[in-house]
Parts: sequence; C-alpha cells; structure tokens
Amino acid sequence: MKYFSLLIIVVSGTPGVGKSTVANALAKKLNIKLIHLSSFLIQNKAYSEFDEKRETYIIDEEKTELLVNQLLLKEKDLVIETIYPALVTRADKVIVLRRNPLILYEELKKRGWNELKVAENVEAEILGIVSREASESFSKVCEIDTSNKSLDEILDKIEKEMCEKIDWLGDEKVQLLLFELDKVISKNEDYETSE
Ligand SMILES: Nc1ncnc2c1ncn2[C@@H]1O[C@H](COP(=O)(O)OP(=O)(O)OP(=O)(O)O)[C@@H](O)[C@H]1O
Repeated sequence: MKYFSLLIIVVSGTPGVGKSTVANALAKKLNIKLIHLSSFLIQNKAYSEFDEKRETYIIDEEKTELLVNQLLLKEKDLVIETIYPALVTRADKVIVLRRNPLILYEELKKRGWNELKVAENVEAEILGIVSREASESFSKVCEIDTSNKSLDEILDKIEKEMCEKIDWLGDEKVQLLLFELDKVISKNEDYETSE
C-alpha cells in the first residue's frame, strides 16, 4: 500500500533567518526525515539555468512540481526546509521564520555575498515576501521571529503554535535600511539596463 503523507511541516523564510538550524532540530526532535528542498532540486537537476548575477539557480517549475509530488507520495512524514513555500503542494503545518532585517543584513554581509544579493534578500525580509507567498498557497501560516531567541525558545514557540504577526516597517531604522537597499537595487538595475 502506498503511504500517503501524514505529517508534512514546511520551515520557510528568507535566506539567513535560521531555517536550516531550526528544521534540523525540529526533524531530530520529531524523529522524522528532513529535506533541504533547494539541495534536493539541484541534486535532481530541477533547474533551467544559473543566474550569475544573483549567484542562484533558476528552477524548472514543471520538473519541480513532479519531483515534489513524488516525494510527498513516497514519504510518510517530512520536514521540508525551503525559501519557496509555494513549491510544496501540500503541508500540514507551515512555519515562516522571520529575522530582524538589521540582524539579517549583518548575517548576509558576513557570508561575502555581493551587494545586490544581500540587498534583494534583506528587502524581501523587510517586505515579508516569503510570508506573503506562503499565505497565497496555504490557509494557515505561522510566523515566528527568531531574532535574539535560542533554538529551544524557537522550537517551544513552534510546538505551542505561538505565532506572531511581524511587520518590520514600523521600525525607523528598518525604514532607513530599506531606503539604502533600494538605492543598491536600482543602481544594479540601471547597470543591467545599460549593459
Ligand atoms: N536563533 C538564532 N539566533 C542566532 N543565530 C542563529 C539562530 N538560528 C540560526 N542562527 C545562525 O544564523 C546563521 C544562518 O542560519 P541558517 O543557515 O540556519 O539559516 P537559513 O535560513 O537556513 O539560511 P539559508 O537559507 O541561507 O541556508 C547561522 O550562522 C546560524 O548559526
């Protein structure tokens, strides 16, 4: 008899918010399999090309949907870590981790990413892009702020479903950061159009 998924938990969020750390710990705690979706798709060649400027793969949506559906049919329980929640066609629990953009900005700069990649990802966090994508695909999305919280505190909030409504734009410092990031992005866009 083919298993049908019993417990699919998606751990999503902008790069650098703590998805892998939390997803690893959650999968271990629940003793269920963990899939890092981006690596899974790259291993299965579910991408069309590599975006040199953004140093990221462009996924092949059709092949991805097929692979994800096969995965969800095969595995009984799964924790899926991904920056693209909409790629998961079915889930029982969708968690979107959020991180204060001022902290995230430092985290991504520390990785040595180019200024455009840092700017686009931190801007996405400020604007809540991943949460919005998750809410378009799932009726219930649980946002949890990982800023200045220990892993245990985060796991506890997940277990108790202590979800939050995050809006970073109320913070003046974040507004100023967004203004700076926009300048970086438009400078690179001008450059792209003049190429
Ligand atoms: N709650 C936390 N508090 C402080 N630092 C954290 C926390 N969770 C993770 N980190 C640290 O933040 C960095 C990013 O964590 P992690 O790799 O889990 O993020 P991610 O969202 O999976 O990033 P990516 O999508 O790029 O893989 C790591 O150095 C990790 O040790």
